[in-house]
Amino acid sequence: GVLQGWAFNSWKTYSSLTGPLSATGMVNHWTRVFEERGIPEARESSEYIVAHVLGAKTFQSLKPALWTKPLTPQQLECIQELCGHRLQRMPVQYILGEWDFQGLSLKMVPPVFIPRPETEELVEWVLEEVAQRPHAMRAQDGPLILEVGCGSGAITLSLLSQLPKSRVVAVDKEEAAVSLTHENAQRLQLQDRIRIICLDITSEGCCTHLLPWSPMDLVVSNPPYIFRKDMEQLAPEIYSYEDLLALDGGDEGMDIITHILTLAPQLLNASGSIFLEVDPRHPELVSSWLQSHPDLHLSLVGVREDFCGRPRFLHVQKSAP
Ligand SMILES: C[S@@+](CC[C@H](N)C(=O)[O-])C[C@H]1O[C@@H](n2cnc3c(N)ncnc32)[C@H](O)[C@@H]1O
Repeated sequence: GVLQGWAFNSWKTYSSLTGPLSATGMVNHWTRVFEERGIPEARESSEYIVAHVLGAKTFQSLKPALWTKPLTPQQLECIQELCGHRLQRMPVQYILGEWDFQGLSLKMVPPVFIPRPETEELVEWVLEEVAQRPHAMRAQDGPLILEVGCGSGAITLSLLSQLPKSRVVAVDKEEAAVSLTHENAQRLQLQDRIRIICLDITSEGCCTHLLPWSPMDLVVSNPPYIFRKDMEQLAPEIYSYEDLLALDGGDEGMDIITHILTLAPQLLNASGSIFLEVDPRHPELVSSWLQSHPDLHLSLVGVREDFCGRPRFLHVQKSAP
């Protein structure tokens, strides 16, 4: 009965189409529907969904024979259901339930923040720093890293996988993020070098939870940094599905950034570093904030641009008092 229902629903949806209902036909059909309904990235969305239902990551990686092979009623129904979520503006990453970051396949669950491609550049900068300053990073033991706001575990797990001797303490204030990082660590067999803690770094006494692991070599974070007034311009995909507390950085996007900068000197080794992803307005704001807090003994030593040429990444270093 259920199967007949599926077939009937698909038949109703696709009855206006002629010829066999193939993967290519479905991609073209749903691209058109998405375009008509103003869904962003219409073709990419339909290609990802059709490929996923056929067991592949991308449409291009499907065997060419599958592009034209008629789809089964179950496959048609599944495509219809997933495309229905996209029509509701659900991000493709949540629809598929997984997404790649730095070559790692991570499970994605709403509302935990979906890792963005520019954050891969932050990871690459940290890896360069570790390679260039091995003496400052416990060459023998590998660096000890703190990630603030681990989300799905994207940054932490890519650092662990590319730095085989490293260890990471990953904290997030959201239980859902902590449990997704746990799950992704298990999936990738990286659970032995990670300590995941549910902790709000703005809470009183949070430092005492982290001191047992100090001194750390690095602090890395892609914190909530969006200016409050910019929050209402977020796309419906973000606004309706992702945890807004993962994005909202307060009036000038600095609320969590300043907490990290206040906390880090107590946890870092004498020349330890902080790497942050920020808004393009932040390099200047952070620089002047640091100048007005000389007691922290932190200096902004580097700013990097993202692939769009916007200054988005900061390297802040601790110096001797
Ligand atoms: C922009 S997301 C980044 C997630 C992940 N690192 C990534 O790049 O995909 C920010 C993360 O910080 C966490 N967060 C926000 N405020 C926090 C706080 N006060 N203490 C700890 N974590 C916090 C959020 O729950 C969210 O997972």
